[in-house]
Amino acid sequence: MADESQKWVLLATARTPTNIAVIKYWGKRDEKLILPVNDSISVTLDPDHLCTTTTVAVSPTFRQDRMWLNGKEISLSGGRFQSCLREIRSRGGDVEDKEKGIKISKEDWGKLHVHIASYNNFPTAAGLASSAAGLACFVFSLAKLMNVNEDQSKLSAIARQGSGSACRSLYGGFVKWIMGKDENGSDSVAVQLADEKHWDDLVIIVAVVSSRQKETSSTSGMRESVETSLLLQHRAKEVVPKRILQMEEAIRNRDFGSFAQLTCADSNQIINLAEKWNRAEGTPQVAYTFDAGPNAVLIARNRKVAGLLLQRLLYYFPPNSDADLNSYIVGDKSILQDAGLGGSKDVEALPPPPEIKDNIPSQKYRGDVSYFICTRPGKGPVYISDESQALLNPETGLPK
Ligand SMILES: Nc1ncnc2c1ncn2[C@@H]1O[C@H](COP(=O)(O)OP(=O)(O)OP(=O)(O)O)[C@@H](O)[C@H]1O
Ligand SMILES: C[C@@](O)(CCOP(=O)(O)OP(=O)(O)O)CC(=O)O
Repeated sequence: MADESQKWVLLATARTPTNIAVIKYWGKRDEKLILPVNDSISVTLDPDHLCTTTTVAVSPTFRQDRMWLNGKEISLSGGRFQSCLREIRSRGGDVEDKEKGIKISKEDWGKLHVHIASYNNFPTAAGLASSAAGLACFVFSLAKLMNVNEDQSKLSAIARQGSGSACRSLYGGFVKWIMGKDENGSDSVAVQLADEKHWDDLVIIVAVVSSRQKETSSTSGMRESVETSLLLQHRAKEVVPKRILQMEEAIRNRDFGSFAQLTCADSNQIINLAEKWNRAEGTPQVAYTFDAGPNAVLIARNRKVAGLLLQRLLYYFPPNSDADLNSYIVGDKSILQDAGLGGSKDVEALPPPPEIKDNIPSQKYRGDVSYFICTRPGKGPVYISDESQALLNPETGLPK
């Protein structure tokens, strides 16, 4: 192995998407290995709008494993980070770069320390699946650095031990996490059902109600449900297996009616806006779903419907008068233009949606939504070879 007098730093950078479950993972049968009580299905969101970027580095000069999340140093001592590090290290391969004088053999990975810098381009721990993108990127970038020669599904089983939903962020498009049967978790992996191009007219709008950290984490929320809820056992055994099959068929056939009905049925809240509109139209136009936080995720069948949806959302949830539309709608802003909404004046002039009965005055919820993110199904993780985009300095291995 390279001795400590050597000064080289080897880097790898990757970008990984978040995902939103349409058939939810809720409940574990094994807390340590993170094995779920049911299969789940998700849509990967376009990393251009929501993603994690992580740079990992190794050098003989590093004294300990260290990590910075969004610019602040955090501890890596938690069991989940440690499980992922251990699993990846044990699968590391030989690395040689003659030009830089780097020679690492696979036995060295256990002794070399790593530095990790990660950045989420969206609020962390606010119910926007930061642990999914974050832990998937952690595993994916370390696997590249350590020359791990495993297929994506093996990597998904490692990411799963960091955070359950992270295993689904190893793929783009439509992804299923198979719960598996083995006690050691080797068959609890993610598989891609279809890539993002298979059904690319879907538009996803996330209503960010609060970007503050949630009070109850998914981990403790689901632990409580497993301990106390008979309903959850019924859900896992009787309800979800049927829904998974129906959802797979709906995705295969791009059948939005069934997709919307199943997505909404699997979520734990209702929203009047979507229910009223879908009822008035006779066929579903939009699906909604919630994770553990208050943020709503709406899925429109195509761009035209997304424009109509945005008109309704802005009618009911107008921005505060001082807010600018440009920062109220982020991500794919072109849908605003499609919807004929050039500025705040157009929002103020929006008529009530036709499905509201004339005699019922409609209530507006100004300021209740912080902002909306417009996005679409997106691709899976990618490596970024351009060193100028690395989050760690290639000379010192410290955050830039
Ligand atoms: N980029 C990242 N790299 C590594 N770990 C991360 C990253 N982002 C988030 N995490 C980890 O995930 C934790 C947040 O997970 P948590 O499940 O509480 O919230 P969330 O994933 O944003 O919400 P939800 O799971 O309900 O959608 C953070 O405290 C941190 O440990
Ligand atoms: C409601 C969910 O988003 C729950 C996600 O839970 P996490 O994957 O964050 O939980 P841990 O495995 O304990 O880290 C539903 C889902 O994504 O399927």
